[in-house]
Amino acid sequence: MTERGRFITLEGGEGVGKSTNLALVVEHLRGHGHEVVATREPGGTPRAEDIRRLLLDPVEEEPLAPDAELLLVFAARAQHLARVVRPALERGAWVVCDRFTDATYAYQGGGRRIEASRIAELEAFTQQGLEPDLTLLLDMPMAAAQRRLDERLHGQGETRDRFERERAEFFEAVRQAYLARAASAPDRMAVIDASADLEEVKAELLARLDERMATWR
Ligand SMILES: Nc1ncnc2c1ncn2[C@@H]1O[C@H](COP(=O)(O)OP(=O)(O)OP(=O)(O)O)[C@@H](O)[C@H]1O
Ligand SMILES: Cc1cn([C@H]2C[C@H](O)[C@@H](COP(=O)(O)O)O2)c(=O)[nH]c1=O
Repeated sequence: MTERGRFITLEGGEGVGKSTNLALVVEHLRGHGHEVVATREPGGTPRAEDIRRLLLDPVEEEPLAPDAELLLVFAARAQHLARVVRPALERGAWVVCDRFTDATYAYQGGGRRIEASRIAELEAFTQQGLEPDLTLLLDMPMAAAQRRLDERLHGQGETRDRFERERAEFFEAVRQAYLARAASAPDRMAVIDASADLEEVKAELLARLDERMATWR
């Protein structure tokens, strides 16, 4: 019987370096000979990417209600799990995902103040016990991450999406909710100082990854 693949997630606030470092994790795992599926949430399938567009579009005439936002996040997740994540894990591939349910606890829980128990109900219904084997949480003060994000958006001529337009207090609440999650799940989540130089962040990230992989052998 094929051994189930591993499920690794990258988390953190806006502009902390998730996409940059996801590429590194993927390359590292491929170097170890694993089939790796790199994906993201919300999104990761054409339908789930449609939902992502709804979530990120800053339509000012009709603000999205927090409960609608939460349900859309889980609708996208259900589709992504059914079409991409579960099939990959079952055939033995490793899945590396840019954000997952810790983001829901951070953004919808911390940022929008939805009760964690309500998020947990949807999590149980949607995931049926599936959770990441390892979560790498990139953490840094939000003001510095915002500067990085601004530089990237400016460089690429992009505008801010619906979440990126939030206030500083929202991002601080998101950060604190992430750190609280990490403190409550130290066996699964590793906190990485993302404010360091990229080379240092990469070294720390790979050290944590290798440390955890050694326990899976
Ligand atoms: N350690 C670092 N030091 C300096 N700049 C960095 C570092 N890590 C990433 N960057 C730069 O910061 C910007 C944001 O990084 P990136 O897009 O990877 O963040 P992200 O967390 O994926 O953002 P988003 O929240 O939009 O998904 C990019 O321009 C990237 O090159
Ligand atoms: C999975 C997930 C994501 N979000 C938010 C967080 C981000 O602002 C966007 C995704 O864009 P990015 O390119 O990854 O920064 O979606 C959320 O609010 N809840 C979630 O569960």
